[in-house]
Formats: sequence, structure tokens, C-alpha cells
Amino acid sequence: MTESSSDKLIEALRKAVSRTSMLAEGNDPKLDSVVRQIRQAITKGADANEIQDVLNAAEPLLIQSDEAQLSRAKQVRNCLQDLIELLEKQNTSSVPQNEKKQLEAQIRINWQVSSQWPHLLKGFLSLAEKTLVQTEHNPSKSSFLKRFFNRETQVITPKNDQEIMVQISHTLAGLTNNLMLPSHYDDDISDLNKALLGNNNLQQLPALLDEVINLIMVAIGKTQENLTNYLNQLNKQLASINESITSSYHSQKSLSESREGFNTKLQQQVTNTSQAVKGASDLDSLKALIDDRLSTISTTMSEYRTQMLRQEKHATQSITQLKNKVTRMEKDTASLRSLLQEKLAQAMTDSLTDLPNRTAYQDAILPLCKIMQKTQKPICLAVCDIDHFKKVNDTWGHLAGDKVLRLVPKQIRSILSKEDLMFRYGGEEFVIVFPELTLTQATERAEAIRLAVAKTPFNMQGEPVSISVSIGIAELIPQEEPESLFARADKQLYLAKESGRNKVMVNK
Ligand SMILES: Nc1nc2c(ncn2[C@@H]2O[C@H](COP(=O)(O)OP(=O)(O)OP(=O)(O)O)[C@@H](O)[C@H]2O)c(=O)[nH]1
Repeated sequence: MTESSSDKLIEALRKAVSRTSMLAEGNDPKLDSVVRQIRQAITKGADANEIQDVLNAAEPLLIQSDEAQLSRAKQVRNCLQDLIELLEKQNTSSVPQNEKKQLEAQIRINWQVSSQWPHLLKGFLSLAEKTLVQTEHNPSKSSFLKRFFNRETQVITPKNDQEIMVQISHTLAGLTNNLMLPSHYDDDISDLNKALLGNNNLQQLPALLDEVINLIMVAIGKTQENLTNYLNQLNKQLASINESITSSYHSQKSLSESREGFNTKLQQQVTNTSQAVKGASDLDSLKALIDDRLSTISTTMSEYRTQMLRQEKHATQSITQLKNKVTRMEKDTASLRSLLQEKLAQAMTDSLTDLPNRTAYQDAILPLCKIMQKTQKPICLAVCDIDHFKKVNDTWGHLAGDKVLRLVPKQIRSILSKEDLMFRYGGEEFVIVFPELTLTQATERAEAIRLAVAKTPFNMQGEPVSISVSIGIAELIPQEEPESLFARADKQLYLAKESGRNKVMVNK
């Protein structure tokens, strides 16, 4: 390998490793520190031995990470077993034994496979549902599960059922607490635990169980597992690249050693020849001596040439192998990047309505306002809130509330143009941005939205229900920050609510 091609390769490796390790950061503090050490060693140009030391030090941490995964798996298995036991304990309906056995078998086979955990929890939900079907055929048994799933017909939870439900909630809260997820999930876990522990309402339980499943699916089933696999893979690739660099270093070394050996041998042969020439007594013996020496020198040279050719071939093979390894690492980097982009898109989307969420709004609004200010075009913002939404939840239940939350933005979308942007800002509040519309035009569109929602016949358990929205609207003024634009529109929303709701109020 020539010096410049080996330098280029090592430089390419450094870049690839630095870039890939940066992508993998932020998921587990301990693995982060390993990744950082690897990157530092590579960036400061550490030699093969130093890099090997860092990789050796990384190994116990990767083993620890595996052990943590095993302990999480045990938590999940115990939780599922507890949930099945709780189902059996409630004495108003009997759990179908076939399904129960099937679920237990699945738990035995799959408890260590984190991507299967959501399926196992769903299996528990389905077992519970089957218990319900069974009791529907036997109406004399009034199951707590019947009320659990058939939320519309029962609102008050009897005391015995409440106790079982509280135990189920506590078991689930224990599970979410022990998942050991990355710290950016702390808020989600704490919200979910609060909801679980504070809940004594059977109606909320299936939705909460869904939340638990979502949390496991997003945090463990996909990202975490992929990244752990990726880091293990990265570790292996680094070790193998390290081996290739060490071996090409050795072959370079032995090449220069054999060159030195050849020089010494050649010099020795020349010295021997000149000494022999000095000592030669006649022309014939001098001729024979020189012939003999020349043939020795020629053998040495041809041996050297053969050795050189062999080593050059070996060096070419090493270069090809190294190139292939770099290409593989680049490919892995690209697939990890697309996985992270997918996660980012998920993080920007509200899962209930599929609308871009508040984070997406905050990312979009500043550049949008800047462009409009620069091009001197108008832009308006509307804050839209469903009226008396709490009453919808209280009267028809949380799932009916969710249905309204999905339907209202669909109505709104039917009025918007494709340039208008809608975000779920939080709860029952939506933000709509109207780029390039004047205040008058945006107000007309907001009024059309209000009318469309008010006219839509919503249906709750066969009963027609009127839903309306209140809207506050404002236009961006020169040099204004997006926060101030939002505050002015929000104030108008407040006034719309104050003056009786189902209104559009404009900041003029
Ligand atoms: N079903 C459901 N309810 C939600 C969701 N997010 C927030 N809520 C509920 O939305 C309700 C909002 O109620 P309030 O802020 O008191 O307002 P409101 O009842 O709409 O009354 P006004 O805004 O004054 O007309 C609360 O009961 C929240 O629990 C959700 O994702 N799904």
C-alpha cells in the first residue's frame, strides 16, 4: 500500500466513524460515553493499539446494556403474569382457558424479544375482550370487563371492580416505571403514571393500556433496539477495520525490513567479491570467482523481486478489503439517518389527528413569518378552539371526545386552501396559518370554517350533537415576533369565548 492511499483510507475511516457515532448519541448515557471515547481516539489520530484499547474498554458497557435489557424483559414478563392473575381473581366472569394458555405460551416464547412486548400486551387486551364476549352470552354474570369495554352503558364502577382496576393500573404503572427508557421519555412516563395511579375509572383503562403499548413500541420496540444493534455492529466493524489497518501496517513493515535485508545482503556480496578479486592469483580463477558471485547476486535479486510481488499483491487485497468495509459503514450510516428522520417525523406529528403538532408549529412559524416579512406579503394566524369540549368528554366519554378531535380538523381542512397550514396546538386547540392572505381574506376563511363545523351533524350513540368552534385571528405586523402574533390571536379567541362562543373575533 502506498503511503498516500493508506492515509486517504484512514482519513475516510475517521470521517465515517465520527459521523456514525454522532448519529448514535443521545440514547443511553453509558453508551454515549463509549461512542465519545471512540470518536476522540479516532479524531486525535490514535494508533491501532490505542483504538483497540478503547474498543476493549467499550465491551463491558455493551454487555451491561444487554443485562439491562434482560432485566427489563423480566419486568414485562412479571407484569403480564400479574395482569392475567388479576383477570382471574375478579370473580364475576371466568377467563377462557384456551386463550389464556395460548397467551401464556406466547409469553414464555417471546418475553425476551422486546419488539414482541406490545403484541403480548395486546394479547392481554384480547384475552380480556374474550372474557367479555363469554359473559355477554351469559347475561346473569355482570362482568367488570363488560363495563370496561362497553363504556357507553356504564359510568359508575362498583367497589369490587374498582379495586381490581386499581390493581391493574398499579401493575401497569410499575411496568412503565421500570422500562428504563431514555431521559427524554421522562415527561411521558410521569404523565402516564399520574393518569394510571390517579385513575379509578374503568372507562379510561383501555386508552391508558394503549398509551403503555405505544410507549413500549416507540421507545423499546423500535428506536432503542435498533440503536443498540447498530452500536454492536459499529463495534464489530471498528474491530475488523482496526485488524485490517494493523495487518497492512505489518505488511508494510515486513516490506521495508526485507528491502533492508536485501541491501545488506547485496553489500555483503559486493564486499566479498572485491576482497576475493584482491586475493585472486590468476585470470582464470578470477573469472570463475566473478561468475560465481554474479550468479549469487542474481539469485538474491530474483528472490527479492518475487517477495516484492507477493507483498504488493497482499497490499492490494488489504486496500480492497478496507474500501469494502468503509462502504459498508457508509451504508449503515445512511440507513440509521433515514431511521432517525422517520423518528423525527413521528415526533412532529400528533398521533390522534395525524396533524403536525405544536413542536412542528414552533419549527415552522418563525421562518414563515421571516419570508413573508422579507417579501412584504401578508400572513395571518388563527387560534381555533372547540367549544365546551370538556362536556363532550364528560357526557359521552373520552373516546367520543377523541372522535370529535379527529372529525373537527377534517371539516376545517375541507375549507382550507393547500397553502394554509393547520397544527394541533394542544388539547382541543388548533392553530391555522394563512400565508399570503390579508386579514379580510383570512377572516372570511375563518368564518367559513366556523360555519362548516357548526353545520356538521355529529353523532354520539345515535344522538345528534352540535359542535362549534371559537376562533381568534390576527395579521402579522412589520418586525413582529411570532409569539406576539399568537398572543394577539389568542386574546381574540378569549374574547370570542367570553362573548358566547361559536364566533370569529379579529384583532384589527
Ligand atoms: N378526549 C380527549 N380530551 C382531551 C384531549 N386533550 C384534552 N382534552 C380535554 O379537553 C378538555 C378541555 O376543556 P377546557 O379547557 O375546560 O375547555 P372546554 O370545555 O372546551 O370549554 P371552552 O374552551 O371554555 O369552551 C379537558 O377536559 C381535557 O381533558 C384529548 O386528546 N382527548
